[in-house]
Amino acid sequence: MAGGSMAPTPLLKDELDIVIPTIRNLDFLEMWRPFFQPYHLIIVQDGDPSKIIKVPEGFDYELYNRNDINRILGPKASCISFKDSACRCFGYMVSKKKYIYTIDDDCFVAKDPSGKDINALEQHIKNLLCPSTPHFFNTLYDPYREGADFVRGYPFSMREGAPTAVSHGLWLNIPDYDAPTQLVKPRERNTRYVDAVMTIPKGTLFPMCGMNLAFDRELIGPAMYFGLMGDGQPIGRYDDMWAGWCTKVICDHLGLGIKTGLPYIWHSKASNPFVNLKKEYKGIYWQEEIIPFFQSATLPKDCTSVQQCYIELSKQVKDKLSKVDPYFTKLADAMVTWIEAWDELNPTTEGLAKLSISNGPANL
Ligand SMILES: O=c1ccn([C@@H]2O[C@H](COP(=O)(O)OP(=O)(O)O[C@H]3O[C@@H](CO)[C@H](O)[C@H]3O)[C@@H](O)[C@H]2O)c(=O)[nH]1
Ligand SMILES: [Mn+2]
Repeated sequence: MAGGSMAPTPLLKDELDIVIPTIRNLDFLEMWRPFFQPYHLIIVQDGDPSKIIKVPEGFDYELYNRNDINRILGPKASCISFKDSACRCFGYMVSKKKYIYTIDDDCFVAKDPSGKDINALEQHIKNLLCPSTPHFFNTLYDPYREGADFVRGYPFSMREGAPTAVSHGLWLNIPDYDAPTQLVKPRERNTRYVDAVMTIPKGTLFPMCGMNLAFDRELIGPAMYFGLMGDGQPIGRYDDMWAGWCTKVICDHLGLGIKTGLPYIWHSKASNPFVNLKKEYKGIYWQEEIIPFFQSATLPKDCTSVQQCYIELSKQVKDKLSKVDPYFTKLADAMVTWIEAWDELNPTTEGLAKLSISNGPANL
């Protein structure tokens, strides 16, 4: 081709969906257009389904509102939250791709210290495509990054690392603070750009934020249930946290890794701390019991699939957390409904094989 240079095909262009929960118009996509336009979007419209959500021209997307969720899942739609960003997990369920990136609609392109626009999606893909080190901490952080490596004393037998299931990005400007912190520090902004990606060690929990998050849907998708939040529920803004605690316990059990750090996005909107306090307050004291539960949770060796692990975890939630509040009985049941809905929309290969055998081989 004379002189012209073919633009490289974006990484995982046909293997990744971008899931966006929204109650607003999606003008924020204009800023992300250079990075997001090649990818398919799954928009989960929360709130009033009769409201028209405007999507900028030129994006390839599918949009689901509450009527769609109810139509597709029937009674199982009860496990998908309403009037809370937790609804985004419906997008994970309907996707057919190997990878998911989810971002909030008040998150914009941040700049790195050199002033260059950060392609958050590209960094998440790099994080997911290279191994994690959950079993032995590398003091030079991510050893697979350009300009880094394993340090002296790192066992060579462990340098292959573990498959990466989750890439947890961070935020400049408005930090993801809980309501009490936001109330006492209303003007605090995160201006610190820390140039690091690190694996969260096995056996350690972390507060997963759904604002700037990517994961391998085939490795860990069924664990990414964002719980029962919002309308009709006693708690909100613990959707991503709950998914993160379940996911980390299951990743530890299955030998998968979770990374946190780069990439940064620019979080532009501070939600109302008083409204947030009302949503969070039960969670603030419940989590003093929830965290020890997850810290001590163990899964049997015969739980070898994410679904099996998740169902086992739901049983333990029902047995051990219902004494904290009856809500956890409801949540444990919703966890089972989630897996049933997931498997209905995503029949596994062995499941399909069973199906074809039971229906008799068509071409004989
Ligand atoms: O009822 C709702 C409210 C919001 N959304 C969409 O969800 C995301 C996040 O909304 P917003 O940016 O307004 O709220 P934050 O407090 O900044 O969100 C953080 O809190 C976490 C707990 O939910 C959340 O994951 C964090 O990102 C936007 O895209 C809204 O449009 C919604 O769908 N339904
Ligand atoms: Mn926000």
